Amino acid sequence: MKYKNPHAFSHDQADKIGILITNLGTPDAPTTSALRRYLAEFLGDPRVVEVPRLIWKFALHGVILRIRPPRSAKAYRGVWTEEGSPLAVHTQAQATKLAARFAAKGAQYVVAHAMRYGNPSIASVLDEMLQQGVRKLVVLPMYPQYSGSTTGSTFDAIAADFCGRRWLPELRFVNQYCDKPAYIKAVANSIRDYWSNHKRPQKLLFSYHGVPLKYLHNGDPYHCQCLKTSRLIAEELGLEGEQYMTTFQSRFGREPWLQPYTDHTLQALPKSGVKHVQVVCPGFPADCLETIEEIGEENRDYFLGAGGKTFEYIPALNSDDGHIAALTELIEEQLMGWDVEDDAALEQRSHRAKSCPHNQKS
Ligand SMILES: C=CC1=C(C)c2cc3[nH]c(cc4nc(cc5[nH]c(cc1n2)c(C)c5CCC(=O)O)C(CCC(=O)O)=C4C)c(C)c3C=C
Ligand SMILES: [Fe+2]
Ligand SMILES: [Fe+2]
Repeated sequence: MKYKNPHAFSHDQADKIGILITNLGTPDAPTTSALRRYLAEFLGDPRVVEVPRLIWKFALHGVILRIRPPRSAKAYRGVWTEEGSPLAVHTQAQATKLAARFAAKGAQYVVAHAMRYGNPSIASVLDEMLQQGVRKLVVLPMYPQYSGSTTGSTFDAIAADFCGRRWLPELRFVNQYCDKPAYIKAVANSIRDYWSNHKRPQKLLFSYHGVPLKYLHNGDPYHCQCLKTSRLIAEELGLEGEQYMTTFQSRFGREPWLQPYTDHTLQALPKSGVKHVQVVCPGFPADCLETIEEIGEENRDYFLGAGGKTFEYIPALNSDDGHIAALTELIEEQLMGWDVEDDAALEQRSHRAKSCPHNQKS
């Protein structure tokens, strides 16, 4: 059969509203073979690495996937928990808490989470949601700032799945939420909470995952959206320009990426008299390898090694209630105008359809 879900439609199944949160994805285990599988899918995505395909195929499979997986597996082993990879654990917890919020509003909501790379895959989760009767779908990629390499790629995966389906649901796709007041306030509140137990730093660093500089020059709005998020959080906190800074982390490969680089900045700050920094990562709604290990360990060592005295990482929002409330607000905005059938309307629909050949066939 060319198109999936041949039995998706039934006259007596209520239309449901699906809420799908997605994140990047993470390996299934902190092992070389799991890392090889994960990195092959991730780095094989043309949205992520924009290098001519044939050249990249040789570099990826001939060199990178031989060298990187054991090194990355070691880094993942350092952050792995009893429940699994932090990114998977936090994303699952976010979905569970969101599901509880929407369950309180009515039985018509189906909340799920999926990963762009690895498991649970977007295709498998969409399959389950549509089988459960989801006819209206909100997709919230958990990237506050839009980049083609992340949000754009998530859209590709949804679209690729839809290409194989006969009956598509209505779709609303969150493009970005870099300046949404609920999100800005949630991050600012988490920083204020941190300050209620810790001294304020000399400098607050907003560190975002980088992308190659050429993506910015080719039209990707990510850089500007990161700067906007930092400015709005700083305004919310009443910070002056010299009290905070925006930097970019997690370089991959040799070409220039967005600057200033987080690691270079942290190595330089002590020499300019800044001995106490706090780092917050507003582009990561969930703690993961890149925040726990790269910021919390590697960059801490750079700063302290260069003469810094106090380095503190302010955790991601994860599944804190303030974050879940902000996400709920974002999703509710998307749901506007989407009414759901009550039991009486469903009964009528089912009754009217008695003579439908579709019913007589089944
Ligand atoms: C805003 C989020 C992210 C952007 C933008 C992004 C771009 C990007 N990433 C790579 C390469 C790697 N990233 C890796 C890990 C990783 N990246 C993000 C988010 C963004 N990436 C997250 C949340 C994570 C952590 C996942 C986890 O399991 O915890 C890795 C894997 C780690 C490793 O092997 O070192 C790579 C590789 C590129 C090339 C890119 C933009 C083009
Ligand atoms: Fe990344
Ligand atoms: Fe910019």
